[in-house]
Parts: sequence; C-alpha cells; structure tokens
Amino acid sequence: MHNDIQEILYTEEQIQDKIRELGEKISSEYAGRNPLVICVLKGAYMFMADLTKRITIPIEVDFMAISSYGQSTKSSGVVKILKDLDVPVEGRDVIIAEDIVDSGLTLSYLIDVLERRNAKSVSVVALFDKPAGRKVDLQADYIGFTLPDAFVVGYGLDYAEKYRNLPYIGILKPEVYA
Ligand SMILES: O=P(O)(O)OC[C@H]1O[C@H](OP(=O)(O)OP(=O)(O)O)[C@H](O)[C@@H]1O
Ligand code: HPA
Ligand SMILES: [Mg+2]
Repeated sequence: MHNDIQEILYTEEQIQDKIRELGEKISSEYAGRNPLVICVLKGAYMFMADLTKRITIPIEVDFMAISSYGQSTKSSGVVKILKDLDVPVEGRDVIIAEDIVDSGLTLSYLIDVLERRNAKSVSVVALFDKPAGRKVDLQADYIGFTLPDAFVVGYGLDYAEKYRNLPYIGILKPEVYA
C-alpha cells in the first residue's frame, strides 16, 4: 500500500467485480439503443475504460474535461468546462460516467448542459458516491460503492493531480494535505 494512504476502502478486485455488475445492468437496460457514454475527465478515465469493456451492447464514447477541485480537497464551487464533447448530443441517449459524486455540483452542472443541448435522455453511472458531501440534491442512476465522509484517492481520483494511478481506492492521510 502507498505510504500516504491511511486505509484501503475497496481493492482492485472488488472494484472490477462491481464494474462487471454495472456493465451488465446497463447492457440490459439499454438493449436495443445506442447510447453515448460520456467520460468526465480526468477522474473517470480509469472507470470509463473498465466499464465500457463490460458493456455488451453497441455504444459510442466521448470525453469532456471538467474541473472544480484544482489543488484542493474542497470543491471551489465553480465548475469549468476545460474540453467539450466532439459530437452533438441532440436526440441521443446519454450516459455520464463519473468516478465520484461528492457535492454533486459537477454533475448538476453537466446534466443541465446536456439537457439544454436536447439530449433525449441523460443518466449517470457513478462508481463512488459520497452522500455526506452533498450540496445539491442529486442521485446517480447507477452507483457502485457508497463511501464514508473522507477525502479519497486512487482509481482515477487525485489530490493535486497525484495518486490517480493507484489501482484501489483509499483514504488519503490527512497530514498529506493539512
Ligand atoms: O460532486 P463534486 O463535488 O462536484 O465532485 C466530483 C467531481 O470532482 C472530481 O473532479 P475534479 O474537479 O477534481 O477534476 P478531475 O476529475 O480532473 O480530478 C471528480 O472527478 C468529479 O468529477
Ligand atoms: O474525495 C475525493 N477525492 C478526490 N477527488 C474528489 N472529488 C470530489 N471528491 C473527491
Ligand atoms: Mg480532482
């Protein structure tokens, strides 16, 4: 385990098992459709790669970069689009793939953008949910794991751009950012 990690919450194997379940569920619920799966960069890059391998129906993928945390463990509250989608979403069934829902500000902003662009439907698959962090009322349609109220890193999630490459998710030692 990395020296800056206080506790591993979910191992690589537990994460992969859960993603397999999420992929199966999405594949059956979207059967007969051709959804556009949107990866919210950077945090969701690892989840996106593993999830899409477990979806067995035809899909398309696109990427959007959004940021609000910067070098902090608290959301700035200002959600910025750093890179927009390449394709229009009008009339499309859209599935947003997120690593974590914490305050909910990133997703509420993104859902609003996609609805204003006239997506046919918008749903959210989030690998991690931290309900204690919520500032807006928002619930993902598909959730992997519910997390305790702690700042976590790994499996795509960073602190000041570090730790994304850890294959598990764990609580970051508070002395690292205190
Ligand atoms: O529910 P919220 O409080 O909005 O937090 C969730 C968002 O915050 C993180 O992104 P971040 O802004 O850190 O950018 P990153 O993905 O590039 O790390 C994370 O990847 C989610 O997108
Ligand atoms: O707990 C977290 N860790 C890393 N990035 C995050 N973005 C929102 N919450 C978190
Ligand atoms: Mg981040």
